[in-house]
Amino acid sequence: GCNLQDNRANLHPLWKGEIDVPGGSRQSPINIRIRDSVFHPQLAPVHTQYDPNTCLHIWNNGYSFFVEFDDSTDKSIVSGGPLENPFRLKQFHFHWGRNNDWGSEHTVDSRVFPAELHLVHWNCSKYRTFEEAIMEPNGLAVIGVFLKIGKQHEKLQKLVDILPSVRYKDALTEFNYFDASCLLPSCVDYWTYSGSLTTPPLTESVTWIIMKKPIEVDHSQLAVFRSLLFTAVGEEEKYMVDNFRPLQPIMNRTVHSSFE
Ligand SMILES: NS(=O)(=O)c1cc(F)cc(F)c1
Ligand SMILES: [Zn+2]
Repeated sequence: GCNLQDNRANLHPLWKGEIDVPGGSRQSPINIRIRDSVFHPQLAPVHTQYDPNTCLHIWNNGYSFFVEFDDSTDKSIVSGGPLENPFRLKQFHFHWGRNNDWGSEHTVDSRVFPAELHLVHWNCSKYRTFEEAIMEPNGLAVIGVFLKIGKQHEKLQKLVDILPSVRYKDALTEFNYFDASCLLPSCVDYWTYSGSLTTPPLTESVTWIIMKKPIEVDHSQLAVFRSLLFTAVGEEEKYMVDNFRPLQPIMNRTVHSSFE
């Protein structure tokens, strides 16, 4: 929100601290206004090459669940689109609501989706580790995919079935052989803009690539997401829902589109 806003309003129920980074000029998420986006004919399709054998495990980090990949080689990478070189897949995770009326982080012409997938990659040509890359201006590339309620997503079901094993914060379970490209929509069209992580440390290190078309999941699949807990074993149980950051000001940014 704007700086004049009472800073109590910026305290997010989930986080103790401020959520508007003072002085942040490229924070995420944002509302994508289709009319204001600029078509860039040179923006090629984004190309993912994911090796299903690089999938390692799933863990509940107390804010979302992360499916993590072995990023010690270039076996799972994204390239093309707005990216000058390949980026390595580190993890993917989701954000969702307590019901199907909201849950996504980005919005399109103020339309909210029930959930949003983030495939997180880091710039292995310029940095040595993910942890280093998240602190750098062009360290990360995150592909965002909206989820809408429709038919069951058959490939996602393998992941949904194992979620009860990571119900509690800090739980981790082995998960291998998963092809993350099955979570991408068939349509290659996307928007891209310069932004930030949407969770602490909120660093302004992300080239966002937001796919225009959502993927479909059925309501029972999302219901399993909502059965996860923010809380650890022994703590008073709090359902993991509404784990999205509020919209941030666009400031002096242009969203580019790969399509007319
Ligand atoms: N939500 S996000 O994609 O900006 C993100 C990226 C990341 F590398 C770690 C996180 F915890 C969250
Ligand atoms: Zn995210």
